[in-house]
Amino acid sequence: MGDKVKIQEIAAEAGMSNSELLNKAKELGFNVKVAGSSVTLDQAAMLMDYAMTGRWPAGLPKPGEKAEAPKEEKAEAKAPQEAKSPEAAERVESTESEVTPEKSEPAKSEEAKEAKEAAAKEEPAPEAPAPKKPATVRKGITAVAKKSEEEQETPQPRRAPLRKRGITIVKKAKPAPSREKKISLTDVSPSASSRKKKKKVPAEAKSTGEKLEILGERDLGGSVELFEEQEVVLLDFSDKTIFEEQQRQEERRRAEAKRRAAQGIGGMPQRNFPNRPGGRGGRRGGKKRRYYKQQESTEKVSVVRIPEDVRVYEFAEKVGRSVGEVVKVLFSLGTMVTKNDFLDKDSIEILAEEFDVQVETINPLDALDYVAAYDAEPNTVEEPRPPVITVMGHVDHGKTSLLDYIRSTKVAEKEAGGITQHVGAYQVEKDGKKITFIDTPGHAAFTEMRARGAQATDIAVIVVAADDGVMPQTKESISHAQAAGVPIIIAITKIDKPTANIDNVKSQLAEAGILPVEWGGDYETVGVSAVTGEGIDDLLETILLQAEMMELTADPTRRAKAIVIESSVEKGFGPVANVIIKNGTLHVGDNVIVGTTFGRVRTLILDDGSRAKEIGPSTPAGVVGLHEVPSAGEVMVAMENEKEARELAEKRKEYARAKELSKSTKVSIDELGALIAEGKIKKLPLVVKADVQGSLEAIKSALAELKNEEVQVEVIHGGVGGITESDVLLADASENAIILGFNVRPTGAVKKKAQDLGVEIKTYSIIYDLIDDVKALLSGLMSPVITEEVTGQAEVRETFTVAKVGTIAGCMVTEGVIERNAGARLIRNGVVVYTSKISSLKRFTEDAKEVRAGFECGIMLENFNDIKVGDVIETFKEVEEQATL
Ligand SMILES: Nc1nc2c(ncn2[C@@H]2O[C@H](COP(=O)(O)OP(=O)(O)OP(=O)(O)O)[C@@H](O)[C@H]2O)c(=O)[nH]1
Repeated sequence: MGDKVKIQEIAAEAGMSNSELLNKAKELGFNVKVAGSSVTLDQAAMLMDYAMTGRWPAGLPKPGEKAEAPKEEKAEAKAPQEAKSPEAAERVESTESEVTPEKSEPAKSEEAKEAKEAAAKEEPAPEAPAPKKPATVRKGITAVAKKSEEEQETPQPRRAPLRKRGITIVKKAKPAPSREKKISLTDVSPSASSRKKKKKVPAEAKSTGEKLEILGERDLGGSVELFEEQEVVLLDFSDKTIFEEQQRQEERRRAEAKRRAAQGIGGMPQRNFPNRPGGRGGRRGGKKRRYYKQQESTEKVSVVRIPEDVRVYEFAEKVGRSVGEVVKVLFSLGTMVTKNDFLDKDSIEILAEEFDVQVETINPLDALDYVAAYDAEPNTVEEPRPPVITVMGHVDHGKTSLLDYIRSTKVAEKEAGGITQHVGAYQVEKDGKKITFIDTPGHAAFTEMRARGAQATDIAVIVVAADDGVMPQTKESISHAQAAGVPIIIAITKIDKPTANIDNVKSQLAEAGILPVEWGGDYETVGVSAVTGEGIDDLLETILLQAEMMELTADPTRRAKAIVIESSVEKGFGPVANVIIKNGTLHVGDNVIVGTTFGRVRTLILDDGSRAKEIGPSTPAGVVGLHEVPSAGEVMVAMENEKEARELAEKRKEYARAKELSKSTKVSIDELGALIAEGKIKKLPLVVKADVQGSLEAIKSALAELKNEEVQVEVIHGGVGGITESDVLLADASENAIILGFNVRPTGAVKKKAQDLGVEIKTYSIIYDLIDDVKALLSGLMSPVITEEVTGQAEVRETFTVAKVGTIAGCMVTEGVIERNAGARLIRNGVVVYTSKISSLKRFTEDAKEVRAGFECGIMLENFNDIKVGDVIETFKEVEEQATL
């Protein structure tokens, strides 16, 4: 179907005469008569191989002989060639780990498949790796298969694991009109093959030796890196940080390009220029070429797989465009980007359309997603675990009282004397069964945290005060729980109050879509009092019942996975993450990763202040031993060893940092306009320090809302922990920055430093005081509101025109005072005709400073002479008023 190559083309490629090649073709039994006769791509590949090596193509039955695996010695015979150049050596190494059977599949002819199958029969499930081109593929496979047989090689991994390790580009070069089945060697990024390292890929490494054998079968000269399907694997996260790796890739690409240019292979390395035919533009010089089918060659587009977070220059490189072109397209659409900026999804889509390439985005963080990796491993046992509860509800509806009551009953039962440690959650026991309660901060500014709380939560208890009913935050809490797919139990609180009206609460709940069970709905409601303790046992029982229905289980035998509910820096401990174990068991000594930080568990503090050696599912604890303070909502996972945890955390951190940096440089044109006019834009730079992550987030989100068009709050740094000298230095470096501390205070030395540098530090213990102060500060920064106050009025009785001076109006002051230089409006028939100011005010012939009501005067208006008798001159002054938010 058009996949034909003429004998003469192959001859030229092989550096042979047409007749020589024709004979070879005939020897192989191909139906060819003249140099213009065509053969299929598979045949071409075989022919080329045969012509160059004299070896009978594997899989092609010799006359009177069955398809057989090639001889072992072939591998050796070719071996020296592999070492031709360091690049080649590198490619060998790299290809070992990335060649997969799938890649070779499309290029195989029927015979090749048969050969493979024949070889495969010798070993069960031999997902034998294969190189890129049919001729060698066949040999490679058989060689591997033979070896496998001897060494009981385990099945080779398929391509899937490779994906995890980086980015894959499938380039489908635009076909040339007549050569659409051929791809120039140089269409494939030459550095591609060298981008992979076999290191750290144990599953694949197993096959190393065998794969070398395959390569031993191949002529590496100029064609080794040509992948079947032109697969190029980039960015190996398992080895280095993506950024370093990208740099290296770029260097390799350049080096390879140079080498190729020097060798005259295939001309300049083309990247995937969509409009350029992937033809055989290069010289052949006797170099052996490989013919193969490109599986989806009918597709005219290029499919480029790129990370979701791709930078402009990376994108440009991957689609074969210049950075300038990419920037230009985006600029024309109103987005200013620099070369290092990350592109968002929309931009990628637009660019792909513009450049006529198909782009598939993949998330590079997938490779760093330790949580997904953990979740991918199945539990081996499932044991029941206690439910984790979050109490939510409207302000003052009794969340804290309820939690305190439950906690205090438990403490009493334990007859504990020690100080209860705040670990963000606590466990109680009811009828021998445990329940974990998360201490949610009960304030509106913590809405965000509540939403997160629901994620760590199995069941949400939503409190509604019996004397107040369903309020806005009640509904908000319901939405959070529902959004998180968490079952809801309603605790109707304060039932001891005389004003309590439980039925009223229930009907309001029903209106809000929460129909109580006793009314035929799905929601359990329990009346409770944190004063008398009434209903509390009922509530706990209801929780346990709900939990039972949910069949909550975990595998305590696994490595731990925990959710950070809050974190802080504690004296004597350093960073402490308060977590609840979701699965597995966390032990002292475990190496953990959490977000972008890591550490070794030094101490596990339980909710009663005692220490534990290990904690199981649903247990809350303070984890000591992390290097930094993680954010609430992040997931902690125990890793195999310290190295693994550290490397992963570092990569994630680097990635997050680079992304953050990039974001900050992105400006849209609209914003740019604003920035240009910005001489006037006022910012209030703040350094915010708080005792716990939760408060910090709450403050930050409250501050983010405090802006209008004129003034912006800019938290230049927000952190958990005390106010330090570096905070002071940071504030000092930014104009007008101040430091706000929440439940933290500066030490003497820091205070002094701040005084010396003139940096203001304000500390608070109530969030709303802090917010109010910031509001006041912002108001101070806002432009004053200017209002006008009318100061006087005068009627024009006569007019005099004085040459070279202008018109003087003879007036009678009717109201207030007319002052010289005051702002003035000329009003005619009730309409303001002109607004300027009094340029001259005279009493008789004398200049006057002011003329009061009842007196006559001469008035001249600045730049205005068309004054008529009967006009009114009104004077005014501007009054500045401080604006408030
Ligand atoms: N009579 C009575 N008063 C209660 C009960 N529960 C709470 N209160 C009172 O209601 C008020 C608010 O209770 P909190 O527990 O602080 O309410 P909250 O929902 O935690 O409030 P925030 O933390 O501000 O959101 C306090 O004055 C409590 O004493 C109850 O069951 N009965």
